[in-house]
Amino acid sequence: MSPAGPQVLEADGIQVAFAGRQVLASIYLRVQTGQIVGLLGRNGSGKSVLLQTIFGTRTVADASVRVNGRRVVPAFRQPGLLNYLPQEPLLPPSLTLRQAARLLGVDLGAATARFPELRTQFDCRIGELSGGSARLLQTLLLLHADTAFSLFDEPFSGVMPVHVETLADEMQRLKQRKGLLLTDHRHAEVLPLCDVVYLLHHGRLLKLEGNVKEALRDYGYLAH
Ligand SMILES: Nc1ncnc2c1ncn2[C@@H]1O[C@H](COP(=O)(O)OP(=O)(O)OP(=O)(O)O)[C@@H](O)[C@H]1O
Repeated sequence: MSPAGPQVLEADGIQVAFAGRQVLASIYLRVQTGQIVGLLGRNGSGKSVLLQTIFGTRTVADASVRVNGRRVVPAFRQPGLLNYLPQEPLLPPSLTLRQAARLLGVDLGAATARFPELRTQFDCRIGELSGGSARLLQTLLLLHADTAFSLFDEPFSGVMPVHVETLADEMQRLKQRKGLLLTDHRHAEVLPLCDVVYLLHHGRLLKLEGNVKEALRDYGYLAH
């Protein structure tokens, strides 16, 4: 984290409609370095659209994305500000892990220190990895890259439970250095990780406080 104090990433005024259907209508989201912020919502509620808009790859008129009050649109152009794992694979399948790590300026040994069995795969091409291993490794590379924020769209998807637990520990450890915004339907793992939980519901972004699980049941995200 910067010696000048935490950095604050804010997004608001984001409105998105497709064919007249409002997907995002009233959004205010805040994440600061040192925090893990969870973004939950039913399928199709607009979580991916919101992450793309914050990152800046989706252009939305009047969207305000700010860091410490300064407008940063598109945010991905600001050096060292943030990186983003989309729902689909991020890195070219022909790159080896070593090449991908070098491109991102990440020490691959340090990034995988808690996952010793991944060491045998450093010279594999990303396209040769299993789906779960590729997801895990891409998440680890972005997590360890030197940015103030990381946005993760379903980082746990396809990752086996024993690695999900270790990855969650790694996120907890690395939030000392950066702010994380993540969306994933694995609520049992996500909820204990998060300092703040938002729910996207009918285009509105609700910050959940108090009994988060009960609120998630009331809004129809959790069954029990
Ligand atoms: N380019 C597009 N054109 C039309 N509709 C779109 C487009 N992109 C997204 N949508 C619609 O916007 C809505 C929100 O999609 P989004 O992918 O953000 O949902 P999500 O909350 O991430 O869902 P999931 O949990 O299933 O991943 C969906 O109804 C989707 O069909």
